[in-house]
Amino acid sequence: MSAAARPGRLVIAVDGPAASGKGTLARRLAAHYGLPYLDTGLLYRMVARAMLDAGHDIHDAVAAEQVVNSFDETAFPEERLRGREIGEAASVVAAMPAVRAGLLTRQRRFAAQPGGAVLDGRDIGTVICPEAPAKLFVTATPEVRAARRHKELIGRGEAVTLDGILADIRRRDARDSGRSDAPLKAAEDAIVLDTSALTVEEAASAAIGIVEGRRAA
Ligand SMILES: Nc1ncnc2c1ncn2[C@@H]1O[C@H](COP(=O)(O)OP(=O)(O)OP(=O)(O)O)[C@@H](O)[C@H]1O
Ligand SMILES: Nc1ccn([C@@H]2O[C@H](COP(=O)(O)O)[C@@H](O)[C@H]2O)c(=O)n1
Repeated sequence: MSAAARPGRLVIAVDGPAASGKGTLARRLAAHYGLPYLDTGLLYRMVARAMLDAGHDIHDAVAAEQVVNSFDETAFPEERLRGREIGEAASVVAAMPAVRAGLLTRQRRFAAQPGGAVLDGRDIGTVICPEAPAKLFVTATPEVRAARRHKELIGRGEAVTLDGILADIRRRDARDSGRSDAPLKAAEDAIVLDTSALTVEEAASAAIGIVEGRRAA
């Protein structure tokens, strides 16, 4: 029996496209159930940050393979990972099979903690924790996601336009969904939660309801 399916444990897989609100919901779920939480997008962002800091071309797959097997997870304050440029660069390295392979074990190890865990990303329900009992696929329209991300980045002091963010989101969606290795998609047994018209509170309560439904099943 896999660690994700072991009785008494709860592994919650939260996937979805950029700025859909999956991180917000994953953190709420982790707090609600008292579980540790991993934002797996940060791992891809760290690889991208380390590539750029070392002066590598972000498309250099040979350099990316070296970086993913040697980078120091503690070396990057979160504010150096959250910018617009790093989100874009992360989705480039995330399409490289060697990068995905290099990050697989630490994600599975995190999910294998005794009481379980909440992980969010693009392939948690399909590849990292396919046997997780509770899987959510969080979506929102590109326009709503762009508006949310625009507000967030403006709040961080970045000089961005709504049109520019919408174009980024569409490009990232296409790259993340179109790659051959672990593309962004809902697992067959995931429940889709469209947050376009929901407040954070409404979405969090719907997410908890979904998990409760799965636990009772
Ligand atoms: N239901 C909601 N209503 C309004 N704003 C929301 C909602 N959910 C999330 N947000 C806001 O939208 C922004 C993006 O949310 P969040 O970071 O959770 O998305 P994400 O899917 O984890 O993004 P990424 O993939 O880029 O990490 C944040 O500023 C968050 O506060
Ligand atoms: N499980 C994952 C998580 C992330 N990615 C890639 O990283 C990019 C940045 O992720 P955010 O969640 O921080 O936006 C994202 O666009 C994906 O390309 C991934 O492939 N798998």
